Amino acid sequence: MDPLYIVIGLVVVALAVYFLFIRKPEAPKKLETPPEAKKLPATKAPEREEPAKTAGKPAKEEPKQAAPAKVKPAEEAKEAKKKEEKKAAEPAPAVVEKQPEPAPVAKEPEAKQPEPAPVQAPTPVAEPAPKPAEAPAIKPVSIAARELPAPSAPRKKDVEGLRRGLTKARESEGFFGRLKALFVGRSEVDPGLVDQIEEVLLTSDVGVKTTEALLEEIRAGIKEKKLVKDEHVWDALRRRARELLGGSGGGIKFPARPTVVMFVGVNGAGKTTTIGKLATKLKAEGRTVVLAAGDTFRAAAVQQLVVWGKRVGCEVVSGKDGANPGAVIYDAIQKAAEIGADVVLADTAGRLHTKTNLMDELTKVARTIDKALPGAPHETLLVLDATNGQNALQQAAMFKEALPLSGIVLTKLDGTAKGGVVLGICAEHALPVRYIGIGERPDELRDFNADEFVEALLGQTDESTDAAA
Ligand SMILES: Nc1nc2c(ncn2[C@@H]2O[C@H](COP(=O)(O)OP(=O)(O)OP(=O)(O)O)[C@@H](O)[C@H]2O)c(=O)[nH]1
Repeated sequence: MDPLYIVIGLVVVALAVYFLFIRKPEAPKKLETPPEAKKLPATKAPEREEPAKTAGKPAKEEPKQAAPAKVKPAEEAKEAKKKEEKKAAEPAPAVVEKQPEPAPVAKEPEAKQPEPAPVQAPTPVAEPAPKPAEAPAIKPVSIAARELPAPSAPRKKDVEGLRRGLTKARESEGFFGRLKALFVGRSEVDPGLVDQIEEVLLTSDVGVKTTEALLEEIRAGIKEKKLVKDEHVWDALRRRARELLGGSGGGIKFPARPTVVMFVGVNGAGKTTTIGKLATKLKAEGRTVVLAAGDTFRAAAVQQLVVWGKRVGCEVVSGKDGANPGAVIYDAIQKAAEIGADVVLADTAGRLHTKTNLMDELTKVARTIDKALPGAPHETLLVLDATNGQNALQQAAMFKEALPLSGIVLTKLDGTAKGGVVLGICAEHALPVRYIGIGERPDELRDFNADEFVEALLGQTDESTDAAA
């Protein structure tokens, strides 16, 4: 064969092969690329779904990426190329977007971390809480001045009620009865009248000094013929008595809140009973009272106060037997400050005024009270048993040496025929009488009023009583 024919034949075969086999497969090759694109999003989809579930948005992105798959049927090379380019570009940002997406998931716990912080914050605040609890034990109670309750209405005079309490002193054998007897059946002043009055005063516990103070003016008046009638002498005696008692009068004042009142005195003088009666009275006036059972020596005294507290309806602060009385009263002041009480009535154990160590103890108690509330006690009242007579005058002298007394409570005036001790204490010790006890009942404690007292003790007739009232 001619070689030329062989070459031509090969060319034809080659062309035939090209058109039949090589050229046709090109199209399918171009169409096969989209499935690769399908595979890409398919593998990446799970990565999006995870954040999609957390973010809630990517669910819509899936169909968008699936859409290009539906465009494949176009089978045009150009479109396929464009899609390939787009898809080639798409995966890149998709990966970039996906990577930061998990980040917010990681950030969430970070955002939660600050939450426990405020929870931890209160704990350090709660820890130092015990400190303020300790502080009051060291620092004095600081109580801002607050509005005090309005003072109770002025008390009406009750000379008759008081006179009933002084019955013994007004009987024929009593102070008033014996004085009155000196004037019966006389109209002109007898020169021996003053000596007779003097005897009655001295034997009625008025005391030597006070008797002199009472009679000095009367003696001069009789001598100078200014007092010529018995009634003039009687009037002069009562007026002088009022003058000697003049500094006395009225119950306690309330300079602070709480006002702290400390009661001192010998055994059995009537401290606890007086506290109970006074609590009754103050409660009735609308004041809030706290009782401090500072008589830690006698267990029965604590019990006695607890009973009074229940009866009156007020707080009683007590300690164990033998507890430090100062500590008990300290606690009572704290309690009063806590509940906004108006007054603390503090009991103390009875003690012989001659026992120096016991008197020193009282001084310490008073110092502790001042630590609890600077300026307290606002009142230190000496409770005296009127039946103790002249001994009460000695007690007043000794207690006054140990403590800055602010007043007297004279108890059991109903139990004495003398009653003149009030005059003696006021004149000799310059101590005001705050209250007098004229019986054991809660209402038998009276604010002391000099005019009323003189009228009840030395008033001659019922007419004079009415006039005084
Ligand atoms: N008749 C009468 N008795 C009173 C009066 N005041 C108190 N008493 C009585 O006196 C007694 C002694 O009273 P207390 O209050 O226990 O005396 P205290 O000073 O607290 O006694 P100590 O705790 O031992 O220091 C009791 O029986 C009281 O009832 C009063 O004004 N008149």
